[in-house]
Amino acid sequence: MTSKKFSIVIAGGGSTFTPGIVMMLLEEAERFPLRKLILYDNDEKRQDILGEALKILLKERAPELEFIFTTDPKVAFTDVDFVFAHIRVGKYAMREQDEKIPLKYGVVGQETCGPGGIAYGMRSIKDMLELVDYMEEYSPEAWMLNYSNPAAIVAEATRVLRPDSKILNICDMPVGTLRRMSQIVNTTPDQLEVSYFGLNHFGWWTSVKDKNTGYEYLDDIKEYVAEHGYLTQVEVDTQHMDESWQETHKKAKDLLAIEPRFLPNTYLKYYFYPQDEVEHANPAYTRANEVMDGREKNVFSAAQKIIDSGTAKENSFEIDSHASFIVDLARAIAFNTGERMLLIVENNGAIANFDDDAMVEVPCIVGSDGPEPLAQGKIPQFERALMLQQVTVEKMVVEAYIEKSYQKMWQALTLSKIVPNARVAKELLDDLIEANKEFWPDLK
Ligand SMILES: NC(=O)c1ccc[n+]([C@@H]2O[C@H](COP(=O)([O-])OP(=O)(O)OC[C@H]3O[C@@H](n4cnc5c(N)ncnc54)[C@H](O)[C@@H]3O)[C@@H](O)[C@H]2O)c1
Ligand SMILES: O=P(O)(O)OC[C@H]1O[C@H](O[C@H]2[C@H](O)[C@@H](O)[C@@H](O)O[C@@H]2CO)[C@H](O)[C@@H](O)[C@@H]1O
Ligand SMILES: [Mn+2]
Repeated sequence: MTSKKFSIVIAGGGSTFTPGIVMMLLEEAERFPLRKLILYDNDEKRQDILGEALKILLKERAPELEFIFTTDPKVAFTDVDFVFAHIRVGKYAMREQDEKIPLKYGVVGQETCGPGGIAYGMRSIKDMLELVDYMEEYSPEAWMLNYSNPAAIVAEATRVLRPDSKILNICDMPVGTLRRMSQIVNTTPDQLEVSYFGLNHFGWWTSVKDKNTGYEYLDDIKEYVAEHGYLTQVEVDTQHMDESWQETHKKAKDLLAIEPRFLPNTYLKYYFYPQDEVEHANPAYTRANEVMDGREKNVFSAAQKIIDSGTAKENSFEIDSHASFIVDLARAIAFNTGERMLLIVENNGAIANFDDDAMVEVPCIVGSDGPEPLAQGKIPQFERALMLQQVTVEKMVVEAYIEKSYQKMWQALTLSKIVPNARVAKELLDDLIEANKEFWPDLK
C-alpha cells in the first residue's frame, strides 16, 4: 500500500462512464489511493444528477475521500495529479447527427469513423484544448489521461497545437478485444503480451504471446476468429450486449479474411465493408439511440434512485470494465511501473516505414516520464497505404480546424475510404456544417 494519495478530476463528469470509473477507483483504492475526486462538466444539470448520487455513495463507502462536483474550471483543475478526460462535445444528440446524416447519402454513419468521426473531431478540438489549458494553468504538474473521442483526431490536434503537454491518449477497444482473445485461449488478459500497429480504431495485432512461456497464440486465435469472429462463449463486455456490438465482434472473421496475417481491430469493418454497414443500418435508429435508450437511461435512472432513496446501499452503479486499465496507466505514471500498454503516440520510428509525425497506436512502456513506444518494425504495403490515407484524413481535419478551411474539410471527407466521391463529400459537408454550426469554426 503506497502512502501517497492522489487527486483526480474527471472532465466530463456527466459522462455515462463516470459512475463506472468511480466504482472502479473505489475497487482499486489499495493500488491507487485517492485523497480528492472532482467531477467537472460544462453541463451543470447533467452532472449534478451523477454528482449528487455519487456524493451519497462515497459518503457511505469512502467517507474520508474529498469529493466535489463543479462547473468552475479553477475549482476543478486546481491541486490535481491527474485529469481523466472523457468529454463528448455535443453529447448524444450530436452523436445521433454524426451517425444519421451520412446515412442520408448512403454512407456509413459511425461515432468515430468516416464522416461521423470527422464531424465529431472538428467539434472536439476547441474543447479539448480548453481542458489542456485549464490543466496547465491550475495544475502544471498534472497528466491528462484522455479517453475523449475521436481519439485519433484529438490526439493529432493536441500533437500539433499542444506538443509539449502531458497527455496520454487511450482507447479501450484493444483492451476489450484482448479480454476476448484471452477467453479464446483460456487464459487471462494479464498473461498476454501483444505486438500491435495502426492508428486509433484502425489497427492489427501481429503477435499475442503468453508472458511466461513465450508461446505465440496468434494462429490459435486466428483459427477461432475465422469461424466465430471475436464472439466468445461468455460475454466480456457489459457495454457490448446490444446486437449491433455482437454483430461487430462477429464481423472480425470477414476482416481476417482480407488480411489473414494479423488479427484485426473491429473498427476496420467500417472501412472494408461499408456497404454491409449501410445495408443493415436503420437510418431512424442508430447506435446513439441504442445508448440513449440503454446506458444513458440506465446510468441516470440508477443515479436518481440513489438520490430518491438517500442511500446507495440497495441501488448502486456497476463497476465498468470500460476503464479498468486507466488505473494501471495512472499508476505507471505515478510509480514509474514500466507497464506495457497500447497508447496513441507520435510514431517517431516505432513503425519504421511510416511517417514520424503520425499519431499511431502501438505498445508502449509507460513510466513517470510518459510512454516509450516499442519498435514494431516495418509494416506491409497494404496496411501502410490504408493507414497513410486514414492518417492524412485525420491530419487534414486538424488543418481545416486551424485554417478554418472549407476546402481542406472537403478534401478530408473526399479522402476518407468510407466516402464514395467528391460530390457526396461536398453534400455531406454542407449538411454537417448546418448541423454543427454551434460547434465548428466558420469554414471559409
Ligand atoms: N477512448 C475510448 O476507447 C473510449 C471508450 C468509451 C468512451 N469514450 C469517449 O468518452 C467520452 C464520454 O462518453 P459518454 O458516452 O459517457 O458521453 P456522455 O455524453 O454521456 O458524457 C460526456 C460528458 O462530457 C460533457 N462535456 C462536453 N463538452 C465538455 C466540455 N467542453 N467540458 C466539460 N464537459 C464537457 C457533457 O456535458 C457530458 O456530460 C466520449 O468522447 C466517448 O466517445 C472513449
Ligand atoms: O457504442 P458505445 O458508446 O457503447 O461504445 C463506443 C465505444 O466503444 C469502444 O469502447 C468500448 C470498449 O471497446 C469495450 O471493451 C468496453 O470497455 O466499453 C467501451 C465503451 O463502450 C471504443 O474503444 C470507444 O472509442 C467507443 O467510444
Ligand atoms: Mn476507442
